Amino acid sequence: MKKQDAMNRDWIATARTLSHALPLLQRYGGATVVVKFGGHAMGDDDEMDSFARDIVLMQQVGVNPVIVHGGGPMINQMLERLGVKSDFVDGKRVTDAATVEVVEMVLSGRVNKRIVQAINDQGGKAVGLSGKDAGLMVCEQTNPTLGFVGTPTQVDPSVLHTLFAADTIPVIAPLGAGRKGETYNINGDTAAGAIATALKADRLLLLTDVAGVKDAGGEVLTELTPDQIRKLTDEGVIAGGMIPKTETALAAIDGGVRGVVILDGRAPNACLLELYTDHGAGSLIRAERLAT
Ligand SMILES: Nc1ncnc2c1ncn2[C@@H]1O[C@H](COP(=O)(O)OP(=O)(O)O)[C@@H](O)[C@H]1O
Ligand SMILES: CC(=O)N[C@@H](CCC(=O)OP(=O)(O)O)C(=O)O
Repeated sequence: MKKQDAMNRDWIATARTLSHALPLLQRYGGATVVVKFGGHAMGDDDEMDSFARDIVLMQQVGVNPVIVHGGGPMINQMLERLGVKSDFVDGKRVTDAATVEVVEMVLSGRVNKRIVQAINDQGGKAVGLSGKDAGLMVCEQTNPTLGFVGTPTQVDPSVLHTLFAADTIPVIAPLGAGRKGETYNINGDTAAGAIATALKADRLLLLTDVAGVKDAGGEVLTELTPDQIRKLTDEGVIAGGMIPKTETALAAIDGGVRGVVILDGRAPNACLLELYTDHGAGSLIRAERLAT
């Protein structure tokens, strides 16, 4: 009898939690949220499942989630196995013809399909594609010294609207086509920013392996202005892989995205914590701040 009472109490508490969650869950109803899932943020299978569950939950409560993934560490592993050396300049991989083939194989193949499978396993409906599909991202060469690294110059998000209408979650590998049919390697953050801008997304979440943008003392800055970003970059405090993230955040805000958050994707339920609690997470860069 006592055991039954305890069980009933648990169920009542669960029902109360669900009921209290309603106004929070309605917060992003109808919103478009682009999530950049960086290679360093992807953990083991349990962490991947937890990420996928959050994404499916977001969709169940009326968000249109779009996943744009990275996979830098997985590309590094494969290049090492093949004995190909790889260099980075300001967080972007110098990409020759042989490297771009490996980049496409790893991103569109293993990494993309792992995320698609994880979402489908949680009861969602995900479709994997790259920026080369349906004219999603047409690129120009970023800088001749980087080789086949592309900057998206034309983004056509119509295929994403078709997928939203079919309750399908797009999972996008950061590759683009050039005007002559060549393949370009796009930094994952840059790709996510371009897609968020084309969709005029309500939120762009850049999931990485640090709690946010840190100052010279190593403290996470919970909110950042463009001036602060420029200063920290000039001082070398924002460096390496953080440069494309902050550059992306500024460009996205400028392009009409309402808010960008750089946060730790390995933290449990990172996306839910950011969107659905007042706790928030990571470093927020907002349009309102740009106006000042
Ligand atoms: N000011 C900074 N604050 C936080 N991280 C920084 C900063 N400057 C450089 N970084 C580095 O940027 C890394 C995140 O970029 P990156 O490794 O490319 O991540 P991802 O693979 O998730 O895209 C962090 O792990 C950190 O080492
Ligand atoms: C041009 C460029 O640097 N492209 C990246 C694409 C993958 C990526 O961005 O992965 P993360 O998000 O995990 O870093 C690369 O080749 O590593």
